[in-house]
Amino acid sequence: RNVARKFSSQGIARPPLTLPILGDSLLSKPNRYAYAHYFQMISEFPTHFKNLFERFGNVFHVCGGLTSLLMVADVDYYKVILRDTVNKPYLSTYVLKPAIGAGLAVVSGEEWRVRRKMLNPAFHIKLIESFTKVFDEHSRTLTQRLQQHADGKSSFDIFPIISDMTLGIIFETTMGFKTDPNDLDFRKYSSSIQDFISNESERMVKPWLLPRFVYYILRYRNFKKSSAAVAYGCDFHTKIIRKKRQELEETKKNATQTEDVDDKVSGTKRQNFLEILLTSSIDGKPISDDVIQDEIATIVMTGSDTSAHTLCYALYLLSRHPDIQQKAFLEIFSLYETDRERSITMQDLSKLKYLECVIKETLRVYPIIPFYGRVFDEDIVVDGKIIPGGTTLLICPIRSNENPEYFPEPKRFNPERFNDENINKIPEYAFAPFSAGPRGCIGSRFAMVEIKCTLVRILLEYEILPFGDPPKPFAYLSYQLQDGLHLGLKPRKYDP
Ligand code: HEM
Repeated sequence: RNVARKFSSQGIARPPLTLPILGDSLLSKPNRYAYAHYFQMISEFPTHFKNLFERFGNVFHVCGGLTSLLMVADVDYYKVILRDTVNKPYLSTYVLKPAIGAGLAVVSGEEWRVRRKMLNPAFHIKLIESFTKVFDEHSRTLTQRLQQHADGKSSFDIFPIISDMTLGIIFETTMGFKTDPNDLDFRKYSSSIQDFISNESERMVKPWLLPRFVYYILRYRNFKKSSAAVAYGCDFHTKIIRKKRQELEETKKNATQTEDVDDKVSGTKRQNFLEILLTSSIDGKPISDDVIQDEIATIVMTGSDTSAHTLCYALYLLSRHPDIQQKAFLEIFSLYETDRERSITMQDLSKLKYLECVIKETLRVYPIIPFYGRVFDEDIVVDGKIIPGGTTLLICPIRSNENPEYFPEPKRFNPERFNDENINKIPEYAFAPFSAGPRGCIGSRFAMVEIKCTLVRILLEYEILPFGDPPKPFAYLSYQLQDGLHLGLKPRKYDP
């Protein structure tokens, strides 16, 4: 109650009633019917979340249990928060820990700094450039797999096919592992990740399931499935790491020179993330297998689902806006004309400015990470208000991306707002789909190149048709699709 008073006395909005222990938790309840129907509840969650902002404004305070939460959708706050802290609140990292241990995405403070420094070379621009070939190969396989659905008449769920592709890309770029979507081990790995994500998502929206023993008692089957998924993933990564370490030791015996980061990423042999980590060191000591295992799991968890969802939302928006789809296609056509065999290069992709605006506008309309938290140890002052240390600050692109002051006519899908002429009208930090500041997404360039490359291949081959229901995103750790994404495809006709 004291904390709540501190906020209201400074004019920060708060709900009127605070219950003992539960605090303001009941605010997260969308409606009575929805409580009885879990899937209805999660699909309503984004709307409900936005309604709370409608009611209390762009900055408001809530609390529940021992958590004091400041919900924020204001750029003045974003600037201070994203610039000045790299610490994450405990709760937001809790469900990921069993899968990614002390991986980059969950640690804070000095531990985070050491890990980020270690991983930065694995996301070097030259390395990503060398991965363009991998993105291109996988997107070609994707367009071949799509052929059977491209009858121009019926709708189908494209999400599983895209998801196979993004996971395949992560496998090859992180571990040098070529995947076959029909391979049994790959299928098992892919479904174990989906099991983990869907089971843990339930815990995020039903916080009473967070303590492991409660989860164990009330959801024994899910608990077992999640634990089996984590064990399977760990075992899989450990085997690959050991094998690769042995191989590298063999090669090292014959090597005469050491390489620096530049050689690693631009040498004739392209290195993957795993090889980079295995040949790097922290304070002169080789990185342990446990640390590498955590980071590989982190990249798999953070780098596959995010890109797959963004691609699906982009395809949906293009299907519903044929004029924008045509403009994006014509830009691609101006580069490739009818030469669909030509390989995609980073230079080509950098010329596709309109396509880049389409992806950014997709991320504005569907922010894949709809909210994320930060925490300061000490009190901070923002906009003349004192925010007590320990408060969890929840940055909410799900709301700020729809603020008409930052994005006029926010309901309109308008890629032009990101073109060279208009981009400066967007306030700094208002558009941060990959977060910003020192703790921004380490894979943002990777994701942009991968998504662009895939859209080029799809648009060169197909027209995307507006069949099927609109997507039903629900907010968990990412803006997930509840029932996949249904659309239609038609082979693109080129005039002779
Ligand atoms: C459209 C695709 C993507 C979006 C929108 C996205 C967005 C984000 C955001 C908002 C964060 C900050 C989250 C937080 O602070 O809680 C983040 C962190 C992170 N992302 Fe991404 N991401 C994408 C793709 C990727 C890819 C492809 C990779 C790896 C290949 C990746 C790896 C990471 C990692 C490791 C972090 C944690 C960074 C740190 O804590 O220092 N992401 N991402």
